[in-house]
Amino acid sequence: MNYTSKPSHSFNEVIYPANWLSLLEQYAQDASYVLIDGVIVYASKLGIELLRAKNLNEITGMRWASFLQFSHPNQLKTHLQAGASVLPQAIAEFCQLKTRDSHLLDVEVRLHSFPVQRNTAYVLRVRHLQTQPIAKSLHVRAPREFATANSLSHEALHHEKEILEMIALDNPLTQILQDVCDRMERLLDNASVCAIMLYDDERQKLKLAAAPSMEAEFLNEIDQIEIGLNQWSCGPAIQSGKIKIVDNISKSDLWSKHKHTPVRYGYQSCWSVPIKTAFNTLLGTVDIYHRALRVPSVDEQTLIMDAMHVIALAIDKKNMEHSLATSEDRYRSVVNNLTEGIMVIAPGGQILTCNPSAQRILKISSVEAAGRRHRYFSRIFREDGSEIKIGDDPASVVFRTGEAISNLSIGLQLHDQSVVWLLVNVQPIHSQHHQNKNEAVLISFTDTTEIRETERQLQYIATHDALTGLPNRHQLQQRLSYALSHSYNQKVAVIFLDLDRFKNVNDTAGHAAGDGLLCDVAKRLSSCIRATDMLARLGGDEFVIVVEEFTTAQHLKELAERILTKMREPFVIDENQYHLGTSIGISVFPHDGEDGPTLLRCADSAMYLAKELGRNNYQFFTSELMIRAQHRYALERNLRRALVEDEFLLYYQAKINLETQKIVGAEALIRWQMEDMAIVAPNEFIPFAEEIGLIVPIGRWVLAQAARHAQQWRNEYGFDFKISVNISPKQFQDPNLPSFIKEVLDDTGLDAQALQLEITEGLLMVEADHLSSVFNAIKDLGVSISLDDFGTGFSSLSYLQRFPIDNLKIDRSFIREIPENQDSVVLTKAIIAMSSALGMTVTAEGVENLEQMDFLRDAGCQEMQGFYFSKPISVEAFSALLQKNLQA
Ligand SMILES: Nc1nc2c(ncn2[C@@H]2O[C@H](COP(=O)(O)O[C@H]3[C@@H](O)[C@H](n4cnc5c(=O)[nH]c(N)nc54)O[C@@H]3COP(=O)(O)O)[C@@H](O)[C@H]2O)c(=O)[nH]1
Repeated sequence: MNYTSKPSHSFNEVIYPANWLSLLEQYAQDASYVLIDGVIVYASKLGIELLRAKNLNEITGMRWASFLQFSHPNQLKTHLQAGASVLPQAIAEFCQLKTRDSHLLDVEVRLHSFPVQRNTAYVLRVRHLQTQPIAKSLHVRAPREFATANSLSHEALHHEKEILEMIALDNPLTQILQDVCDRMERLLDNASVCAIMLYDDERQKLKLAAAPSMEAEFLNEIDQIEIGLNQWSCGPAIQSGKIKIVDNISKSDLWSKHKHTPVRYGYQSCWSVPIKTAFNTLLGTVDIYHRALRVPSVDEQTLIMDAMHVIALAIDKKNMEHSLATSEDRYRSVVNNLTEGIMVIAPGGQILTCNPSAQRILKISSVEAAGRRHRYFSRIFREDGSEIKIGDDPASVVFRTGEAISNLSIGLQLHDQSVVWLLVNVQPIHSQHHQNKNEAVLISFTDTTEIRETERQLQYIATHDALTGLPNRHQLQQRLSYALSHSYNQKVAVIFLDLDRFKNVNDTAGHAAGDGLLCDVAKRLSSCIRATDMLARLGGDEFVIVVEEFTTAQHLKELAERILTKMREPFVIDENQYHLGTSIGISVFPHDGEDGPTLLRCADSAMYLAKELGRNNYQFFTSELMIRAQHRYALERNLRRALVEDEFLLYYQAKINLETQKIVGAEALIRWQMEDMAIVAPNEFIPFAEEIGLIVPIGRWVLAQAARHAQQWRNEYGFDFKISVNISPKQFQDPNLPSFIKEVLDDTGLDAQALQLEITEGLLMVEADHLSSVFNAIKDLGVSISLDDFGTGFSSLSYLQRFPIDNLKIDRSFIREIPENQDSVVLTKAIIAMSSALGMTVTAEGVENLEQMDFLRDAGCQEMQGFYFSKPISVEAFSALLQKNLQA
């Protein structure tokens, strides 16, 4: 019979004795094959499956050896290759099986031979090692073919039991591993030494864990072994995850690098078994170094595999314990490092546990110190400050209801009486056995005290005046609207106060003095009011008092009198005395208005009336003031429209050289003409335009128009005609004034020397630093400056020295009384002499008759302006006047 090629006979052709079946029966846990002359003639169901064949026919007739992979020479190979007849004894080997679909499986093969019809038949029992469960390997032993094997098996079982006990008793791993090594060495033939190497995942190395019988020097050699080929037997074993049996170290390729070391210590062979968990995680290797050239017997292999499983169990358990401890440590460190406080409270109220942040926030030194029943605080408050009774506190509520509480803001008064504000979450912890029963509650909380304090400060800043600490406009409006909506037919009064002459103090003594004074004013006013009244500072020198709970106007009059008296006393700042007055306006709800803004406006109007009536008095809002207020409102609306609709026009009043009687220039004077209405004089709208800030755009319009007309006349008549334009103090506060003037000069082509700006003394009394820069910028352009209405204001000589004034205009009140009034005569002569001494020119205004003109010429005045020569007239009329004057 030839079995070398595909079978010429089928399974049915083979005559087999009845005991084959009983043999197969016996090894039924393993895959079984029957070979004749090395060729498969029969395979059990498991055998077909193991080779991944579809059926028996697919593998019958094939050489069994063609499925085997041998890493080293062994008996099985020798026998199968030689086709030896009856084997001297049963053979068992570890090797790899290559399946039909080319998978490599680690298997343990046991070979039995017996003669059949002149041939040698073999029964092969093959156990797939990877799929063998640990428990099975410990308890289900293959039947021992030999008496020695039976006793070895029995003893091994006993050892396993003891080691499992050590594992269960939580003995140290090193001790367990040492013990396993000891026992294995005793169970093996006493010519071997056992070492257990553990896989260091981090360093990617095998580290010696136990080798109790190993020579000390040898221990040093195997302390750390690299993973990979040529790294002893254990290196490739852990790399491949497969058993490595080296029966002759000196001749093995795996040992080519290190063979001298074991040989030096008398070790000839080495069997390395990877230690794997049930989930195939590689943990290390069990290495048996043997003093003889040999491979392990079946029972030795079983013993090593069983030991490997026990070791895996012990290491796995320790690893699990370690990772559990690590994760517990990690969890504890997270909880301990949370800035959030965490505590667990028992139903009785005692703190079961809490983290350091909870101790810090609640100022408790330890859980024990905190004691029972929330003793770490004395009182508990709601967000609005009302107290919560113990029993209604969040923890008690959660115990009672079983419902979690989230983001609750509460305040706790601690033992040192300080109050901490917390944002709290309370979670019930249910009993493991009774889901409906709360075993404890978990409270987590954030300390919001600082946030609340910051919020409180921001709220304070938003509602208070930074200088005086009084409520500001915003708070005043809120209080007023609250008072009005809760007045229940009661009166509410608004008292508007404006300091008289405060501006002088600020301008002359500086801002620091001004600030000090305002603080003193705030104190004095506060001392005049009741706790139910509110004093607020609106800004600058304006204060408002809201008065509630009064019945008659008498109450308000007395309050106003009290304030006036108090404010009349001199203020002392930096050892200087200041006398201020106060103008007070009063409006009353509901008579004067039904909302806050209206009442404030009414009180403001009344305050203006008080100022007009000589300051330092109080005025109630009246129906006349109401009409006036309505008028002002209408005027503002009309003025704004006038700018847009081009309703303004310029009149010009000639300026005459007193010597030559020729026109040398003109003053531009604004007029307002609404459609079908009479022309409105500037006195009726300029002061109001200044008050509401409209003077800036109006003034710009005047400047541009006047420059345009002046340039026309200069072009037309070819002489040094000079135009004067009135500039109000508000215009001077516009930092863009110099650049605007330059723009106008550039646009119109007017020579800067042909433009003169008329300013009033009032302007010179405001802060000097700012003024100087505007003056300088204007002077740099080449524009001249005239001081209007000279003699009526403070007329301080220091102004004339400090500011670059080119011309003085003697006020018409002096000229009017010339020559009758001697004082006016003397003063006029003095102004003319002084201006000449200071290098300024002089213009007399309001000249109405010949005597005045003659006097002025004789007194040395260069220029005059007045009705005597010409009233202010329209552009056309002035053009005609100019032509006539020049021709004369
Ligand atoms: N900021 C601005 N102020 C302006 C502007 N236009 C005018 N004004 C100021 O309005 C005030 C009144 O001006 P007006 O009604 O035009 O009166 C001027 C003359 O008509 C009047 N005047 C001139 N000569 C005489 C006279 O002989 N007798 C007499 N009774 N009145 C006379 O004087 C006013 C000019 O005064 P002044 O400016 O001081 O030279 C007035 O203060 C204007 O300044 C403007 O565009 N911007």
